[in-house]
Order: sequence, then structure tokens, then C-alpha cells
Amino acid sequence: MALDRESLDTYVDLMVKGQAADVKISPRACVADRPVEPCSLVIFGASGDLTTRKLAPSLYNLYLSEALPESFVILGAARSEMSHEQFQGMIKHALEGMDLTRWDEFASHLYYKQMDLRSIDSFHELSSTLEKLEGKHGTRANRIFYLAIPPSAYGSVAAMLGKAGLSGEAGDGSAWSRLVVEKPFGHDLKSAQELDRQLHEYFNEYQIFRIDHYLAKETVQNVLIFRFANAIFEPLWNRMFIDRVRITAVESLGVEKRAAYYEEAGVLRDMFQNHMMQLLAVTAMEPPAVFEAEPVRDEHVKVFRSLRPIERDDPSKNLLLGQYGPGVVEGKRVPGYREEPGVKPDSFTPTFGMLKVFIDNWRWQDVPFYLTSGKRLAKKLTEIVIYFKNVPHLLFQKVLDEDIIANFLTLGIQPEEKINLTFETKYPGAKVCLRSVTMDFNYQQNYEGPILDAYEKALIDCMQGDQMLFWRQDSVELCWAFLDPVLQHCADCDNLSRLLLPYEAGSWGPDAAQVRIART
Ligand SMILES: NC(=O)C1=CN([C@@H]2O[C@H](COP(=O)(O)OP(=O)(O)OC[C@H]3O[C@@H](n4cnc5c(N)ncnc54)[C@H](OP(=O)(O)O)[C@@H]3O)[C@@H](O)[C@H]2O)C=CC1
Ligand SMILES: O=C1O[C@H](COP(=O)(O)O)[C@@H](O)[C@H](O)[C@H]1O
Repeated sequence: MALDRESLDTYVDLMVKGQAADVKISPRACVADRPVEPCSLVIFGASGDLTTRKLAPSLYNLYLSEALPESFVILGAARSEMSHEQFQGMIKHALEGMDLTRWDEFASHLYYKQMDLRSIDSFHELSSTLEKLEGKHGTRANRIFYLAIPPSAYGSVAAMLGKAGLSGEAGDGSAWSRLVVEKPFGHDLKSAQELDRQLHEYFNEYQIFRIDHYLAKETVQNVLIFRFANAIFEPLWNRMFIDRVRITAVESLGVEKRAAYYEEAGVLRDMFQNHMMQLLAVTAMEPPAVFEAEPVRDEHVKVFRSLRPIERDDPSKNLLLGQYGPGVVEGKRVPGYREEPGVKPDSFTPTFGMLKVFIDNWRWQDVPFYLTSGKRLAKKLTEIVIYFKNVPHLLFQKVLDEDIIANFLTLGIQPEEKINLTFETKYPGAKVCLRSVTMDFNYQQNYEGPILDAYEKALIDCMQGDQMLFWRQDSVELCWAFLDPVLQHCADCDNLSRLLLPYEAGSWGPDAAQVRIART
């Protein structure tokens, strides 16, 4: 049968002109979304680092891309004395380098209120300020309270909101109230349960949004799409075909100005209890019955429930810890952790961790997951790498007398947002030689629009009431229960000093020789 004209043209385009890789496939329903209702966003901690560095640029970007509702109010609150105009000036300063052509319109939605978070009167005043602003901007009484304040204040602020009547919702669903809580959610299982008890005194679980900006990263969401919207990978995604999984989230940044917090947290609380666990969950979870918040979060929970406990008395078989010393990072000389402002000169706080984790279930029995995170490493890199098993019969290895590299799949989260599959091919020529080649997909391929920043996604999801990318309390508790024994072991200075290995800033962590010495 002869090809019709259109098919022939397509064939010529794809095959003869060799453009298969450049086929433009239009996105399907990528912008179709739920409407965002008018609302007010109250940011407690509006003068702090998180607000200026993350929230302000995200909100302005959402405004520029017309993702915010037409009627909205952003009310900043903190201890500092500031007028509305000063607050607007501070936010504008935080937007340096962005397109400010629509700044004046955006600024007309920004307000500030000086507050003492320990005083109930301050919350009653907040209530009447909100009512006035809601009347002026027509935002109804839909309210989001964002806790960008020290974690020690989360419980009491939630209680103050409740006492001032700000946690309630209209019975007919015409007005809602939501609470956004930043990590850390407690510092161990017990404190996480206590915090949860305090939050629930006045808020229901469906009103509480425990943010994890890693879950909201485009490429992390893409892990689920990659796994469950393709038929060819999932059959391989198990212990029969996968040898090991490496999940890495390392950065070149040091502790910056957060020593007070980091000295208490260290890498295990700062990165493992939250972001690393969520990366593990999206890699290891089963497909949910439907792609909705609760079924997806149920599957996260099942992964966390299946974590093989780490030996309390000797976690060193599964754990490697390090602390950075001075070195050169990206061409710049930097001090060691102990010389950073605010850090104790004899601090044993770990800034690097590698944890070998097993998930005891049918899919993953005995497949090790290596989770690595650390500060002041050679470069910023977050990726999930799936190492497949070697071929069952080493046909070419015998001919070549050399190891054959098993296939691996790299899910690049940041800074390069990509998916690579590496496999063996024949090197051209008369002799039998092999070479590894990589099939690349770059996230920006055939896409020119902006990529939503994680905080933008989290904010918009919260405005839409979608909790899929937020932590549920049962997951929080299971992760603390898993890490608590390790943290308790490390709370003993003698144990910690034995476990903690130095590494040079700008390196890839403690070197292998040191690790071997420490382990013998
Ligand atoms: N910064 C980041 O990148 C990240 C932060 N987080 C979390 O976000 C939260 C905020 O962090 P960050 O912005 O870095 O902290 P900062 O210390 O920079 O800011 C704290 C803010 O809270 C306000 N505040 C503190 N105490 C009171 C009080 N009694 N009454 C009223 N306001 C008060 C401060 O106001 P004032 O300055 O006026 O005193 C300031 O605006 C923390 O829980 C942190 O763990 C989570 C992930 C990343
Ligand atoms: O939550 C945190 O994350 C950042 C790393 O986030 P990223 O999006 O830049 O990868 C980390 O630097 C910080 O210590 C931690 O609190």
C-alpha cells in the first residue's frame, strides 16, 4: 500500500532528514489547573531569610505568570517596626534582578503588621486588620498563615491563631483557613508528636500544610510521571533487576548564616529526616490507586513503614558522617566548619552523611539505597541513580577480559534537570570493543517556558488546597522513628567523635582510605 502524502512527508521528516529527536510534541493539558480562590497570605517572620530569599521571589513570579488570584493580599508580620512602605521596599530589594515592570501593581497588595507573637492582643489586632484588608481587596475570609518563624514558636502561634478565632472555617465551605509549617517538624519523634498535638488543638489535619520544598521540585514530581506514565521502566523497577540505588543531594554552600540552627540540627536533621526521605519515597513507592493527595501520601507511608531499622548500638555499618575542614570550593578558599561564625571551635556537628538504607518489602528486599548529603562539597548536585544488575551471562566479558559496566539510569534533579540512560554498545570497528553511551533527555527539551520554582509550586498548591506535595504527620513520625536511634547514638560525643571523619571543603566527602581506616 502506498503511503499518503501526509504520511510520506512525516516519514521524510523523521527518517530521511533525521529529525526524529526534534519532533515537537505539544504538551498535553500541562496548564489545565484548578482555579485559585481569592485569599490572604499572612507571613509570620516576614523580615526573615526565608521570606526575602524564597517566598518574596516566588510570590512575585507567580504574580508575573498570572497564577495568583485576582484578589489577594500578602500581609507580612514580624517583630521589627516597619511601615507598609518599608516592608514593600524590603521585598522589592529581595527581587533584585527580576523584571520589575509590574512591581507597582504587585506592591499594592503588600502590607505589614508589627506583631508580638506572644501576645493574644496582637492576634486580635491581626484579625481586625485582616477583615479590613479583605473588605478592601475582596478576598473573602480565605486565609493562609505561613509560619516562617523559629520552630520553637510554631505551636504557640498556632494556638494564638485558634484563640483569636483565626483557625475556623465557614461551615458552608465559603471561607477556609490553612496553616503552612516549615521544617523542622520537631527535633525527634517525641517533640514532633508534641508539636502535632499543639497544631491540632485548633487546626484539622486537612488545614495543615507541612512544606518540603524538595517534593515540590519539578524534577522530583517528574519521578512519579516517569515511573507511572511509562510502561517500559516499571517492570524493571524492583529487586530482580536493580542492584542498588544512589540518592545524592550535595551542595557547595557551607553553613552560611545559619550556624545557630545548624549546630543543633546537623546534616541528619537538616536533610535526611525530610528531603532525603521524600526522595527515597518517590523512588521506592508503589503506584497509588489514583493520583490524588491521600493515596499518594499513603504510598509514602508504606515505604517509611518498611524501612529496616538501623542497629541502635552500632549504626556505623550503615552510616558515614563527616565534617568539612578548610578548602577550596569553586575556586574560592573557604574556612572549615569549626571556623564558621557561630560554630563552636570543638563542634562535632556532622555536615556530611551517607546512610545505607534497606526497604523490607517484596519489591526492594536487600536492595541497598545509599543516601548521601553534605555541605561544602565539590559542587551542587542532586540526583537519583538506579544501577541495574549486570547481564546474567558475561558473554563479552570473557572475550574482552574486562568488566562490563551495568546499565544505569540517572534522574537529575538539580542543577541539571535531566534523565539519562547509560548502556553498552559496540565501538565501531573490526575488533569487538564495547563502549558505554548515554541516551539523554534534558528537562528543557522542546520547552521554552519558565520552570516553576519549588516554593512557587508549594504556594500555589496550598492556595488550591492540594496537600499531595506536603508531609502528612504519619510520615513525619515514621521517619523520626527510623532516625531517632541513630540520632541518640550520635548524641553521645564519644560515639560521634568516633564516627565523624574530616573532609576537605571542595572535595567529595571523607576519602575512601579514611573510611576504611575508621572501619577497621
Ligand atoms: N531560611 C531558609 O532557607 C529555610 C528556613 N526554614 C525554616 O523557616 C523558618 C524561618 O527561617 P528563617 O527565615 O531562616 O529565620 P530568620 O531567623 O531569618 O527569621 C525569623 C523571622 O521570625 C521573626 N520572629 C522571630 N521571633 C519572633 C517573635 N517573637 N515575634 C514576631 N516575629 C518573630 C523574625 O522577626 P524579626 O526579624 O523582626 O525579629 C524574623 O522575621 C524556620 O523555622 C526555619 O527552620 C526552612 C527551610 C529553609
Ligand atoms: O532545607 C534545606 O535545603 C537546602 C538545600 O535546598 P536546595 O533547594 O538549594 O537544594 C539546604 O541548603 C539547607 O541546609 C536545608 O535546610
